[in-house]
Amino acid sequence: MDNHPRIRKITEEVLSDNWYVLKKVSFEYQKENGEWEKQEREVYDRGNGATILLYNRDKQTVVLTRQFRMPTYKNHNPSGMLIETCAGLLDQETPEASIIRETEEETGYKLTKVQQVGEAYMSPGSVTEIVHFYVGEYDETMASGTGGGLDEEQENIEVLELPFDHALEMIRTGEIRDGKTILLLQYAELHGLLGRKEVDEKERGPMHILVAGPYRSGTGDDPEKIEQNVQYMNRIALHLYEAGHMPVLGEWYALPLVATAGSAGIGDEIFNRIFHPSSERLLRHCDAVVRVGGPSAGADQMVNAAKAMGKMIYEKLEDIPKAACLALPVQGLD
Ligand SMILES: Nc1nc2c(ncn2[C@@H]2O[C@H](COP(=O)(O)OP(=O)(O)O[C@H]3O[C@H](CO)[C@@H](O)[C@H](O)[C@@H]3O)[C@@H](O)[C@H]2O)c(=O)[nH]1
Ligand SMILES: [Mg+2]
Repeated sequence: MDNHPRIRKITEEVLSDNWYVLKKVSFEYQKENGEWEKQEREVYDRGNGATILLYNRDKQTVVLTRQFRMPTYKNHNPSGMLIETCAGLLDQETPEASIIRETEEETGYKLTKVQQVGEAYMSPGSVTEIVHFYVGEYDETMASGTGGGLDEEQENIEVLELPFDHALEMIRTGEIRDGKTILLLQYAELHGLLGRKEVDEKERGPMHILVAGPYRSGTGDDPEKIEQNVQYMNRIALHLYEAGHMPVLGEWYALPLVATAGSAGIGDEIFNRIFHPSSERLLRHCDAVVRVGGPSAGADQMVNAAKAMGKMIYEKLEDIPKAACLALPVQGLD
């Protein structure tokens, strides 16, 4: 550190050595053009730190702390209270051991496994400190005490367990404005740390559902029977619509295209080029498929394609949840 090619004549003067150490460091710095320039910088050394975001996937919660921070009170924080991820300065131990000890002291959770996610200088213009960032899963079996910090350090730490979404919202509202905390919450969001929430079937919004059933199958290409098949699927589509979803039949898209392209009849080259392929394209835009009616190779093909795309498959209408957006009950549809 002392043999930096562009720094020379370093001298240090201790300005304060009370709790931590504040020094004035004087030195000469060589600029791009080769000139040496005299500089002085005050450097506050309070050691290094570690911080951790505790999260629980099942509950979709995080654990944060709230405590009085005098420096913030001196700078536009009227209550002086600050919401933060659990954090502490390193003792004579590794950052990992340190954050595990600190987590128990401050939150009461005794973790055995933590994951390091990075490290950062938090205030590099004046503070030497580097902070090691961790995330760790907690649950009630790890609760070993109430936390709150050490009495001898007069910490008075309040432990907060918050829904993850609420914590993110608190960044937007300005209720959370501590750097390490914002960084860790955003890390969790960016990396999907709390996983995708299981959507409650009852709360699901409207789905785009493809109705797949026989069109030509079993009709001997009799136009009247084909029309009956379409009418049957249309009635199911209406039922789904009334339940708050957005239904669709492959036929709604395919038939006008087939006609416009000049098809002379069912099963000709134009029909085959458009009818099934257009339904597969449509399927990509759907959330689910419902298989209705009797045997149909085309409808089965649609179900298989939907499976391969990871879409939801419904074999029975009763299994399809009503959409949460359905404000008014519609008579006769249950
Ligand atoms: N008497 C006295 N006590 C002090 C002073 N400064 C700190 N302390 C005591 O030392 C304790 C240090 O607690 P830790 O939990 O180890 O550290 P921290 O203050 O929570 O620091 C964490 O958060 C900081 C702010 O984000 C980080 O800067 C730091 O790295 C760490 O992550 C404080 O709670 C307080 O009791 C001081 O000037 N005088
Ligand atoms: Mg602390």
